Amino acid sequence: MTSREDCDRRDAQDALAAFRDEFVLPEGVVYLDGNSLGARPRAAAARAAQVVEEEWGQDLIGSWNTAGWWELPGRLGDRLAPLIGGAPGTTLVTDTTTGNLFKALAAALSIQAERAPGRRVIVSERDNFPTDLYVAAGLAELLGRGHELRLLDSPDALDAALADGPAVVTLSHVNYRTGALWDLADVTARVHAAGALVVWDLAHSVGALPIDLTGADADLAVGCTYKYLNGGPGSPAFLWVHPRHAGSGTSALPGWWGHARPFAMEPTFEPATGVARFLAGTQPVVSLALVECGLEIAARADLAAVRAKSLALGDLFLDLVEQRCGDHPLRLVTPREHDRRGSHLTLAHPDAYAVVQALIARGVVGDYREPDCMRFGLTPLYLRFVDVWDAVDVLADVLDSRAYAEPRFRERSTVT
Ligand SMILES: Cc1ncc(COP(=O)(O)O)c(C=O)c1O
Ligand SMILES: Nc1ccccc1C(=O)C[C@H](N)C(=O)O
Repeated sequence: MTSREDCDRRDAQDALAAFRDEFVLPEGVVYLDGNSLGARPRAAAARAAQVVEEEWGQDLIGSWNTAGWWELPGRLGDRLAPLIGGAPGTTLVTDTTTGNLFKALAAALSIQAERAPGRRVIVSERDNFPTDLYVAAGLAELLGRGHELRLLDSPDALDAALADGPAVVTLSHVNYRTGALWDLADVTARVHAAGALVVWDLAHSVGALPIDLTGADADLAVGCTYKYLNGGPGSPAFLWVHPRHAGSGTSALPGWWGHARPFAMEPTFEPATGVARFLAGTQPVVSLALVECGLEIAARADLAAVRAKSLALGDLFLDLVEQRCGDHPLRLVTPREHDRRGSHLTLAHPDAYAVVQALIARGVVGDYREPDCMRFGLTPLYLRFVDVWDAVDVLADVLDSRAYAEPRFRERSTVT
């Protein structure tokens, strides 16, 4: 059986170990929820003070020009682009994932309306993150042209859906609940062979594993910066468009920031060239500025090493759970194969919610997702092998002692 000392030794040899110091982590906490809200980069506090006290406080309106506020979405987009295999000028950091998905899907449908007007089906997965499904269904209704959403009940159903000639396929690269990973290049090629376009949601994969949207020849993508990119709570999301679509695809939310000449203040919308057309309105500058702190760290981390460590942490977690919690009714929801899982692991348990609360009370922070899922996020930049050992140690004790049976652990909070 793996000992805590074995884990200490692995940490001592870990090439990514030094990154942990760049984050603020509370004493006595094993944080396994960086797949929902990433930890705070140390540099973020000074950056926030600079934006609030100097740029806003002293330079006021002048900062739109002098502090580069206006250009932030594109400049940060260019910093993020290497993490997703995007070329310069193809990516914006702006708005929410939900809003960007709306714009991306609408653009993909507008491209298809010209190329293949008979195609009216949007394909997604029933188990996709709810916002993705609401956006797709809402857009289909809003367009009023007979679009419909078709949901896959398993990955095997994709080929049959493609055979029916859909307009657009939209999937999450890594599933928020199960942690299952789609093969982005393979699916993109299959979607294209079927004459459809693909819009990827990279919320649970960006920063956690290497992604090559250009190499895969994908069409559009969105994702968030507050998970593995450590941008802060509610930090703006991103939107990527393949250069071949740079001059096509209308924004469903044409705002003045996306105009070719915003300060000409013209009465009619003329889109800016490229991805900039997908800017809508004024951005949350304070929050946006902090995204740079996480991106600056990510730029120095080798994503192949991040992925290798994530898989190693995951294997350790699963081996220890098997060894130490084998007598309990736990079921691994995440595929165990490396090429089929992202960077979080999901275990089902009949009392999952209460077990998660009991773990949090002992300093092991994961989260709960309906109907019976405990999620444990693995963030290689600030998680150590000993942290995984300690987390499973506490999990085994919480299960063995039935500590989770205390009534207080059944009280539901708004955020689970
Ligand atoms: C796959 C996926 N898409 C979208 C979102 C959220 O979108 P938003 O940032 O708009 O809340 C999440 C998580 O919050 C997610 O996991
Ligand atoms: N944005 C949030 C705000 C509050 C609480 C959770 C979230 C999440 O990000 C949830 C996450 N996307 C998930 O995979 O469940």
